[in-house]
Amino acid sequence: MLESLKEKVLQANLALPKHKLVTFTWGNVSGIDRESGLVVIKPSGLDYDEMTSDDMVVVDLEGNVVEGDLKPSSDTATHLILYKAFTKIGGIVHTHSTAATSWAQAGRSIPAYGTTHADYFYGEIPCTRAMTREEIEGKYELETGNVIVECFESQNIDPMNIPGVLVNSHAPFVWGKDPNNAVHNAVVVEEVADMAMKTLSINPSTPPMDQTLLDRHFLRKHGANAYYGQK
Ligand SMILES: O=C(CO)[C@@H](O)[C@H](O)COP(=O)(O)O
Repeated sequence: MLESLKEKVLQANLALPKHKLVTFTWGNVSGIDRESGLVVIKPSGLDYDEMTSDDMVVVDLEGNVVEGDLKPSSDTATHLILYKAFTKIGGIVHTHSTAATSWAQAGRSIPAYGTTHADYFYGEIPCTRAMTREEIEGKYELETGNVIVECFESQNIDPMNIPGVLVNSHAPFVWGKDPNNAVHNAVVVEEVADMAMKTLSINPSTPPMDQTLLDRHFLRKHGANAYYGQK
């Protein structure tokens, strides 16, 4: 089932090491078929070099495995919470890419310092709050998704205008209209995270970019009510 989506999710997963966003088996990519409500996700712990579309795992939005012999990614619960909360996204990427993960470990959101950032993110890339001990000792993967949704809902952030987040003390989760678009955005997150670090090392007092310039770049590329692929 969902053979076409499995191939798209496979190719998106294989793009992670190609873009140097992951080491070893870290990270994962999923995609959703909104018609059936089924999600295709990378199997847990499988080497990217060995991965085939037949290895992809199909789960429903409650996390039940519908098809697949391998265990779904350990981050599956987080992906599912995001698909349920952000109803226009079609693909999700999780990586431990170095620069973005450094911002997440520092508990800092990535400000928009320039037009590279503004072309993809309509403002800062937020970092979630730290999870409580109860959340960590509880259903950790579920709570990871919950703190992401809480971060966006509490700040009234449109996930289609800011297609990514830094999970405090963990790493980025990034999304898009489909798995390939999510990988593209994940590469951008890592690029702008690295640029921001270097910007601050040159001038620690660098202010966020001018709002008018941010508006011009983001809205010119995405339109006033940004939905990927739609105007
Ligand atoms: O965030 C983590 C571990 O902290 C995971 O993303 C692993 O990096 C990959 O796990 P699987 O998808 O292979 O289960």
